Amino acid sequence: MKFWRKYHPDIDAADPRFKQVSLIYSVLLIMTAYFAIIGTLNVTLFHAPEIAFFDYLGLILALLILRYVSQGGNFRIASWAVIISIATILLAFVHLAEGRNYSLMWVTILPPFAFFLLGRRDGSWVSAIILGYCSWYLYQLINQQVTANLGLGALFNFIEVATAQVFLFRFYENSRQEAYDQLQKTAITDPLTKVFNRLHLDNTLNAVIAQANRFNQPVSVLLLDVDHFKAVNDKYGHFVGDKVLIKLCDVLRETIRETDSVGRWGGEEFLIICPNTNQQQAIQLGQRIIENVRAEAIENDIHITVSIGSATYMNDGEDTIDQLLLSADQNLYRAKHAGRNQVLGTP
Ligand SMILES: Nc1nc2c(ncn2[C@@H]2O[C@H](COP(=O)(O)OP(=O)(O)OP(=O)(O)O)[C@@H](O)[C@H]2O)c(=O)[nH]1
Repeated sequence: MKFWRKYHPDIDAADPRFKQVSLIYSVLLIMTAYFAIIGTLNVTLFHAPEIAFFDYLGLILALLILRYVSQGGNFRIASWAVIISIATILLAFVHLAEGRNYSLMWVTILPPFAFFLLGRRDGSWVSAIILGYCSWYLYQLINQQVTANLGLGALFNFIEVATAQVFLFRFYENSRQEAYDQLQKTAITDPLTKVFNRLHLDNTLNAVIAQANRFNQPVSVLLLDVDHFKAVNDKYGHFVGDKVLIKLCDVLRETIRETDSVGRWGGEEFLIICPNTNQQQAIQLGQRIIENVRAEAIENDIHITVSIGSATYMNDGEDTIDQLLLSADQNLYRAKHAGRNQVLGTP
């Protein structure tokens, strides 16, 4: 149980913001503990009150941002506030120490925070600006000969480490993002046909109906079933049957609009969700699908036909999603019994 969840009960583990929020709170807690401890050590043990001043400044900033997010503040603003606070404190430290006491090494902790909290694009340019500025500042210090240790060697090493950091974190963030996108795609895709799976169809239908209620628009669904598919399997084998389903989905994807969604409802049944589409338009789409499927030699001269049941949600206060799907199923049943290879809507 994460302690912050009591401030954000609406964000559960399935929410895409979950990790980011978790990270913001972790960073803020680490900042709070770190600045409190180091500030106290700087006052008591190291007798460096001028550096302790910045530690306590960091502590106050961390507590203020914590208060802001826990009271429902915007997470993107909070992320930026964390990065700006860390960058300001680091730069103040580097200036105060005039590049001495390994202060420049501390600047290299900025890129991981910037990439994790701001993402690949903003993380890249924020890191590049701060590290670029520090390289320029280090060059000034060398010119002023502040200490004998700060020579061109130090400058080149700093630039090399800074550049490697930005590139490595960018690379890491790219691969992480790609893996995440891939995972997201797999979670909503039917592995055989690559159209949406049933889980995603359920979510899409809920979202489309919510939108339709808001804008008072109709929504149509088409439930499609391959005719005599068992015979295809029996005659050509299951492997060819699979290929037929894959090719059928290509035809469906090419036939529907970009705003429509097609997914596998189960076995050889597919559901097409058409936002802002009335019954007449849905029947027209069904007829177009039937034509295109019939015209296409699906696999090695195998031709198939499909039957379709269509139903339309009208937002008249009586329909529910379950009733919509039930009507589509009943109309599909009627289409099968009326001789297959046709689309039927609610009479
Ligand atoms: N190859 C293959 N076959 C599948 C898949 N999913 C379901 N099937 C087959 O689809 C067939 C469906 O058969 P039935 O429900 O009897 O329907 P049908 O033969 O299409 O007849 P009608 O629907 O009445 O026109 C069964 O043989 C299932 O094994 C799949 O992923 N791949």
